[in-house]
Amino acid sequence: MGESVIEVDGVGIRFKRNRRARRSFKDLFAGARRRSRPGEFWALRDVSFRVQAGEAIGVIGRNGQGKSTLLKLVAEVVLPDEGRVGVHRGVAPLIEITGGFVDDLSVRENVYLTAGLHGMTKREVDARFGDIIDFAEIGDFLDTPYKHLSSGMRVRIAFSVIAQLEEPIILVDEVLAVGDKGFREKCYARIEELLAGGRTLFFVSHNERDLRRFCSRGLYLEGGRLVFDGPIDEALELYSSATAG
Ligand SMILES: Nc1ncnc2c1ncn2[C@@H]1O[C@H](COP(=O)(O)OP(=O)(O)OP(=O)(O)O)[C@@H](O)[C@H]1O
Repeated sequence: MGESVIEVDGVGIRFKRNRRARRSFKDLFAGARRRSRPGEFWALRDVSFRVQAGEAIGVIGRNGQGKSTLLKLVAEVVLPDEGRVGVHRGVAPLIEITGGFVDDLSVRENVYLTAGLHGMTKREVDARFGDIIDFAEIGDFLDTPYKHLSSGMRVRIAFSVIAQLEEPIILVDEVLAVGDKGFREKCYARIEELLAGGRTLFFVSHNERDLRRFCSRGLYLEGGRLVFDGPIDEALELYSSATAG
């Protein structure tokens, strides 16, 4: 076994369900750390796993079970309330990818802004600009304000920028489902290329075929708990039997 690139130990994340809920009398006597505050619930709890470089991991579970939250934890955009997360390599987050784009800036300006925020220098973006635009196939819209692009076009350009990053860990969620069939296939081919180059992948999907295509290991989440961590086929069987009943 090589070194771990990601270590997640006993992690819990809690969110507020209802901003106006009141603290219960019982909570006043609970330990400060374990106390559940008014209206709070655990979106993830007691989650532990390790990831080696080059692994391709599918994250599986019904809606609302904590999959996106797990990816945000690895992207370090949410911090755990309990436990510890160690991410020892850079991350290219293909999640909520359009979130960083600015509506009133043009496509060209957004490419420079987003790539810059992810650490690319102006010169590096200059060198890759043509590839980024060609991949997205939106060359006619370079000076169009981002807000005037269709939702599929927004995902295209966002994916193209992030997929150029050389970060060793890639996070992909279902945002790609917005793209049309041709573009999705192109994105998947790019992900395969990145995997062949030794990147580590986290892939959230409800599509069994896509999960089997990329992933050998599956993390199955239920109610914020990691109930299974093992071969992707077994994780998918669990998911099927949980959704069948
Ligand atoms: N910022 C937030 N504030 C409050 N609750 C949140 C927040 N983000 C997520 N949640 C809640 O945490 C739970 C887990 O959400 P998460 O998005 O991780 O689920 P998921 O498994 O990715 O679901 P889906 O398959 O529908 O995408 C849900 O109950 C969701 O409502």
